[in-house]
Amino acid sequence: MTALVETAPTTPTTTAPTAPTGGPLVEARTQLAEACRHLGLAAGMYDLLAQPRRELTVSIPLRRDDGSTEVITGHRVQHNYSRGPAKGGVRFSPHVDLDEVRALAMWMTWKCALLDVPYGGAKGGVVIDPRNYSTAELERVTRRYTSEIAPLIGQAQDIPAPDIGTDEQTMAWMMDTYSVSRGHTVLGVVTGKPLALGGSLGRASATSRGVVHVALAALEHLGIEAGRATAAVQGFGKVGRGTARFLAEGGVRVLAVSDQYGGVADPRGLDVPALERHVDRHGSVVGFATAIDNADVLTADVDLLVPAAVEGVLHAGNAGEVRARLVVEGANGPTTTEADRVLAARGTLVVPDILANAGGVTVSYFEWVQATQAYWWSEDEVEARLALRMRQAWEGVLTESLEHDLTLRAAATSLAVRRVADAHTQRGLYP
Ligand SMILES: NC(=O)C1=CN([C@@H]2O[C@H](COP(=O)(O)OP(=O)(O)OC[C@H]3O[C@@H](n4cnc5c(N)ncnc54)[C@H](OP(=O)(O)O)[C@@H]3O)[C@@H](O)[C@H]2O)C=CC1
Ligand SMILES: O=C(O)CCC(=O)C(=O)O
Repeated sequence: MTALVETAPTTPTTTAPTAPTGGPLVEARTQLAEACRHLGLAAGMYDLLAQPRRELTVSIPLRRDDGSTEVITGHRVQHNYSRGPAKGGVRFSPHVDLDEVRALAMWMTWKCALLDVPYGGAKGGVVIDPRNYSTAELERVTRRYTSEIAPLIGQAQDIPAPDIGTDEQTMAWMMDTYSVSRGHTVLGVVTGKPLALGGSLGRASATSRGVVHVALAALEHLGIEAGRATAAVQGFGKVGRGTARFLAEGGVRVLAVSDQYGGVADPRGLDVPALERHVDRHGSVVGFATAIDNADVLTADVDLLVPAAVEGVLHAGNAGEVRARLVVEGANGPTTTEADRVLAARGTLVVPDILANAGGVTVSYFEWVQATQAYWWSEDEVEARLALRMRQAWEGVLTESLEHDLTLRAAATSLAVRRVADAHTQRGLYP
């Protein structure tokens, strides 16, 4: 069964909510409501932006290697496309649910607007734990998911990319499946592809590089010298691993890291290249250094904390124990609204996801530009343009925050929401 749902606002939300809690979508709407209040936008604009414009839920029949059949659920949500094609990753995780995908799609809209890349926001999710499936099974799931969401995606409509549990191989299968259905190769339909299939130099490391550009700028703002700074990183996947590597290369001592299996710590600083070799051999950070609880990584005695795993890990129950002076959100939505308040009251600077992890979509945009023009840039060019965009975005958000006495999250969200609301107004779609 495939249900195509055009969601012009269906929930009767006539005014911005005040202080709801509970789950990423509620968090995302709370942030939007605060931005709308700050910007003095009408309730109608909140209602428009609080809902996805379009969403599709699909059933994916999978023939398993043992001959049995399983039916897997997938989603693709387009939150907004007022500024250009919808854009955002596809997540393969057993924890995917539709409200989470809706929140992630909304954050993509703000992220693209904040970095001024000409996209709206989207996200996809498939309810599957990739670790329990063979490569051949994952290929079948990816191809069928792509066929099912094909009515929504396209290089001018909606451009997927990797997220949790997916990678450049997933993108290669998506690109191939979509291209076969169109009868010709469409390089611009996904980003985060392998280099041999129109990927961009620098995309694989772009999110982590961007996190570290912003982290170093924020440390400087706080008067903390990188060479004297310490850090902890939660998550050692595509984002966390590169973040640890680039922080160490920037002189920051990484004292603790974790993945789903647990954490490791070394008060002298972890040897990150050796840790990476350990993970390549053993599939986890566990066993590399002294074991610590995953939860303790978040409250480690460091200057900088980078949550780079999943949503909601900093919450009312642990925010008061965070010792870092600076939190830079590598993950999307790692800090709940309540935790945000606690951290702000304690003077902890939080650099929000839509700024901190925007390096990924920025280089995805560069990849799409290159792929659609079939003209490739050097790695130096990609890195220089990424560094410039991240620096400019950081400075813009910091200035907005200082001028209006807003948290960095409120400042970033307000800047982004204003751009999207302006696009709607100027296109005449609203009021
Ligand atoms: N990839 C990208 O370009 C971008 C990703 N993001 C966001 O960054 C975050 C991470 O994504 P990405 O690195 O791509 O995903 P990956 O699947 O590559 O890595 C996720 C990592 O998080 C770890 N993890 C999962 N749950 C926990 C937990 N409860 N505690 C500690 N570690 C955990 C995983 O552990 P294990 O290794 O054991 O599985 C893995 O190391 C997500 O929020 C994503 O939306 C944001 C912007 C761009
Ligand atoms: O690269 C992209 O298009 C999107 C990456 C992503 O999913 C994200 O920034 O959360």
